[in-house]
Amino acid sequence: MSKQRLTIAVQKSGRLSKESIKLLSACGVKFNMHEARLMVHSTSHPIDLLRVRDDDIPGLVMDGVVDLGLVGENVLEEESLEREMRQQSNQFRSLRRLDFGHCRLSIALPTEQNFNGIADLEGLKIATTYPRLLERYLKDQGVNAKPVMLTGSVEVAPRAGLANAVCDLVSTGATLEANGLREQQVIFRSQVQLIQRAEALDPSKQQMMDKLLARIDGVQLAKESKYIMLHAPKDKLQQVEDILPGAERPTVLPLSHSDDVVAVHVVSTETLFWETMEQLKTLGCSSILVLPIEKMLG
Ligand SMILES: Nc1ncnc2c1ncn2[C@@H]1O[C@H](COP(=O)(O)OP(=O)(O)OP(=O)(O)O)[C@@H](O)[C@H]1O
Ligand SMILES: O=P(O)(O)OC[C@H]1O[C@H](OP(=O)(O)OP(=O)(O)O)[C@H](O)[C@@H]1O
Ligand SMILES: [Mg+2]
Repeated sequence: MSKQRLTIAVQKSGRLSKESIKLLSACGVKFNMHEARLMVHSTSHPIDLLRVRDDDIPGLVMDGVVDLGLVGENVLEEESLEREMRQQSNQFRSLRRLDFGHCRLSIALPTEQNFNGIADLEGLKIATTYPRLLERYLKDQGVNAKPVMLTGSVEVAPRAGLANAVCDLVSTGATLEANGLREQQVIFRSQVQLIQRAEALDPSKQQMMDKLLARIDGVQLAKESKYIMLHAPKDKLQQVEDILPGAERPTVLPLSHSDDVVAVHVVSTETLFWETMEQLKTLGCSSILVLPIEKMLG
């Protein structure tokens, strides 16, 4: 890979693709995307995207083939355990959890099957794409069960007679339900991580990296923050400040033709719930607006 350009591995097509590109775009990194291309050059920064299957991302980072990767912790931990077993390098730097791609890895059994606890898994065949994570869990629990490796359609394995249970990714639970399965035990919780190769980057890449990371932090912070504007009775200002969630000190501005009402503007890093808005209204506030923030820099 190029010595000058920062290389980032992202999922080519799947659950994480859109959000990964969206995050980079929000950081001002622009790409001319071509669906078929494996490598895409940024038109705005010395950054290249390597678009691959998500399973390949941890290995590419651990082998130092790419500088950065955006990948689910489920895939990351599985690859790390697999490499540990094979005594291959599994070093990387964990930079940020990115608050998307939330899912859990769970053991599920056919709905009609009784389940009273982990001990009931003894002797069963469990279909999964994550045999190492499953083995670790079973070992910790002291249960003897056999992982059956499947790279896809894990949820049909019990019906197809390939296994007695599954250990698969769950988000809404709709896939399990549609396949007559019931989630019984969560064994791992996951979201997307930004990871970096263990070996230090050369100075120009590191500079680019620092800038990108600061922008990612800005995007994340903006996502969690709201700009709140309202009109408040001057004599209730302290009470209004007290109930605004996680807010910095507000800006208070005069309103034309009004001595007893002021405009209050504040950035809040917490969600403003309807209940709080109703409380503000009870205090005599009006024109309460909650606006999203696109970017933030401290
Ligand atoms: N239902 C879900 N909700 C949210 N995140 C999910 C869900 N299912 C999977 N993920 C996350 O998204 C990642 C990619 O899921 P996807 O189904 O696109 O993978 P895949 O089929 O293995 O794709 P690839 O072809 O890249 O190997 C998973 O490893 C996990 O981290
Ligand atoms: O609990 P749910 O909301 O139903 O989500 C779970 C499903 O999502 C993922 O598959 P995906 O839909 O990404 O397709 P894939 O199986 O082809 O990878 C995962 O492998 C489950 O099958
Ligand atoms: Mg995959």
